[in-house]
Amino acid sequence: MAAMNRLLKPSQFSSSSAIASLRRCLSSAAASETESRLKSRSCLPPSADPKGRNVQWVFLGCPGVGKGTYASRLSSLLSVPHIATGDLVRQVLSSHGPLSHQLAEIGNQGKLVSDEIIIRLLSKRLEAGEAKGESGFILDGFPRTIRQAEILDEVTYIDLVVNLKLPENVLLEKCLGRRICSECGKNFNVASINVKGENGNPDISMAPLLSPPQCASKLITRSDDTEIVVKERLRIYNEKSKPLEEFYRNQGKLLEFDLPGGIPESWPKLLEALNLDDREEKQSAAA
Ligand SMILES: Nc1ncnc2c1ncn2[C@@H]1O[C@H](COP(=O)(O)OP(=O)(O)O)[C@@H](O)[C@H]1O
Repeated sequence: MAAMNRLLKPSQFSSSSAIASLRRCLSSAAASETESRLKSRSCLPPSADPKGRNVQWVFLGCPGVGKGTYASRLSSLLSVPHIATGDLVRQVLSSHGPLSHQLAEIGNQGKLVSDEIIIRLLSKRLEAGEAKGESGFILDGFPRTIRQAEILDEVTYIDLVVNLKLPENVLLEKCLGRRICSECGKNFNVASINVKGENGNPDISMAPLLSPPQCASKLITRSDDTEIVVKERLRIYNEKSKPLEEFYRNQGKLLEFDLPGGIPESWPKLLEALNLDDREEKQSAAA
């Protein structure tokens, strides 16, 4: 804890209390191992239970790449919460509380919410999870800027960062085809994607991910999944979030993963890349 206090420089951030609450939520598991593991920089290939605790992973990737889909599947497999900051923002929006108006305006322009607000939302979510006995996490959508990554490093230890990748024209089609069930919250996709690979890259095909009949009449489109806003989100991703790849590559934590297609092709390959293929087999056998 003392080591983390030394690392924190609240003056660099508009609200030191937002960082303090994030630190409170995340302090327990990893504080003591932060410095030694940062020095060793030898985190790949990943372990599903580093030092006997639950994983603390981050998913990076452009809008529409499928961070939510794969992070959510892995969270079930590893019994850790999948925490998507975009979902936290959407919960605020649907609450119609005092913050929702401000966030709606930012979201509809494809812009990022301030670090202070996003860290407060994340802290609140972690606190609620802790009260329910959750430990470990797969973060999706956080960090999204170098400053957020620095704050995260100041308060806890991240074991692994998975960077999901797809060509930009596929991402646009995927975002425009995305549909969400307004009742159960599950994501589907009506796009049927067939994109020729360029510069020696393989072709990419993805079948639509259709909803079951009980969701069909309740499908909605995210208000930020319009062509103009998706293009702006991609631009902002490249400007603000892409530098995170180098940040985590330098820490030896980045696992790059080019999605070969839809879920049926990509999921087994992702498990293989994460050394988790035998874990899924064991769970399926036990089920
Ligand atoms: N870490 C973050 N920092 C700032 N804003 C965020 C963050 N996470 C989510 N948001 C806000 O929530 C919106 C939706 O996030 P998300 O569902 O992760 O979108 P995407 O599909 O673009 O990855 C973002 O466009 C942004 O306005």
